[in-house]
Amino acid sequence: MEIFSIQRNSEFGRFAIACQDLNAGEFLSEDFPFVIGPKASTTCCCLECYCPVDATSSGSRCDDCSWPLCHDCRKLSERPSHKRECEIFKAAKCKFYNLSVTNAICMQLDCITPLRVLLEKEFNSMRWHEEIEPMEHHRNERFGSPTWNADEQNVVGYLCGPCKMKQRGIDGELIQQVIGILEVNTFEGKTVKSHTMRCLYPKLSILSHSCTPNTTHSIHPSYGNKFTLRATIPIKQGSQLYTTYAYTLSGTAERQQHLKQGKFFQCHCERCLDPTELGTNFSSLKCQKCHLGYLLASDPLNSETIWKCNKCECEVTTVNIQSLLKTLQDEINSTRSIESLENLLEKYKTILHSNHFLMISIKNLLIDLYGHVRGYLLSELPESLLRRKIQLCTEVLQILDVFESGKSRARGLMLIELHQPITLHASCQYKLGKISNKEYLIELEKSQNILNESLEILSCEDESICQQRKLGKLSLNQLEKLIKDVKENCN
Ligand SMILES: C[S@@+](CC[C@H](N)C(=O)[O-])C[C@H]1O[C@@H](n2cnc3c(N)ncnc32)[C@H](O)[C@@H]1O
Repeated sequence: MEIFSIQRNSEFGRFAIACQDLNAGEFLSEDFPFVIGPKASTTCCCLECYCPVDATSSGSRCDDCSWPLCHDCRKLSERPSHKRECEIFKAAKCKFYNLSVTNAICMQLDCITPLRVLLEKEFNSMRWHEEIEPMEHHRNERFGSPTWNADEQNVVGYLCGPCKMKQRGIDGELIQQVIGILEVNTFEGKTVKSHTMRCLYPKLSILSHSCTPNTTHSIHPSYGNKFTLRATIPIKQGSQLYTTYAYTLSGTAERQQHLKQGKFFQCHCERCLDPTELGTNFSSLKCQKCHLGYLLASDPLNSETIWKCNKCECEVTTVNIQSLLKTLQDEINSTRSIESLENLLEKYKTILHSNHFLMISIKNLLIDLYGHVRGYLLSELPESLLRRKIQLCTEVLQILDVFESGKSRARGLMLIELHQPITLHASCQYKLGKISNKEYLIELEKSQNILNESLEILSCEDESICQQRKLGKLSLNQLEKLIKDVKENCN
């Protein structure tokens, strides 16, 4: 029996519906990509492994066609990704034009992924007709836009002209359709060496977007870039399956802008419609007039909405709110040290809700620093800073529990971060005689449960790109040994 069926309506186009009740963590689907390729507007990269390659004449190139290939991939006898376009470029004598700067955006590479789709279409026409051709590409919304016009010159003109694709029956309309399909449907993946690329998965891209998704997917570079899709929370039969196309830890205005610009629709999910973002106050600012209430967007879907205080009559325009947030964001971007980030958190308390997305972004930055940088390695942290890390992880987890609840990767990664300071804090307290053997054991078992939950969530991740999974397994061995020793001491 199928786990989900595909339906269609005027709001979503095609979408996926659960055919049965699903449990959190349940496997839903897997498949290999139709193509993988460089992202649009990328800097110069190897056309086989996507590592950065110098765009100037000093850069490494394919000996056959002159397009970018790194030193290692040049030596390979098989280049499965680059092979077909290499033959096209070689036959048509289409050379890569070196740039004058090493890492500028390399527009020439914008034709590569569309060309790969067009060549795979010739090779695998059945899959093209059944799975790729029906994909949403928003022709009407894209037609005549600056991006459409740039692609018309840069990609359509190049493939139909110098690359002689017209002779293979490929016209501008088809190329624009492919560009649109890629823009609307690709997912970002990482190679085993963590280089970024885009992947086209017809089955995965049927899922609609929600800002509180109920599924999560993993891409496995060690297994031919296969994706696997799982439920993160229990899903009732007949409910829609959702992934997310936006960063869930961004505010409504930013998510809406991203979805409008990149995917050509307005999201009407419960979170977007609610000015408090499901009670989290993720976009709320402190009212500077009454200092008691919070400013909330009166119409979150309107980019020019008025922000109103929920306690007094104060009103602020979106322009003013955005300008303030930009100043704060710039300040955060230029702040690196733990001390300065902690100072920003303190300073912004009077301006933003403690759950505001900028506050959460600072907390996330601090979580990445405490325990991971010199002078603040976990073994060096005093009790107070171990407690601080526990507090930061707990606060971010409370937000993730609303936006990405259940067995989501984001929760899995945060749980890994949380278990370590809990273990070390308990050890510190035990060594100082502040807690008994029994209390120590309770804390260690709490940490073990957190780690087990995290490892269960991350068990679906490819270990080659999920370092945390590897480290978590090591940590579990140590923790189990410690628990055994403490239990023996208790007896
Ligand atoms: C990756 S495709 C999803 C599959 C698509 N519905 C189809 O028929 O091929 C993304 C497109 O689906 C539609 N879509 C996805 N989620 C949506 C949502 N929450 N609200 C409205 N439209 C949505 C939009 O047209 C969007 O550009």
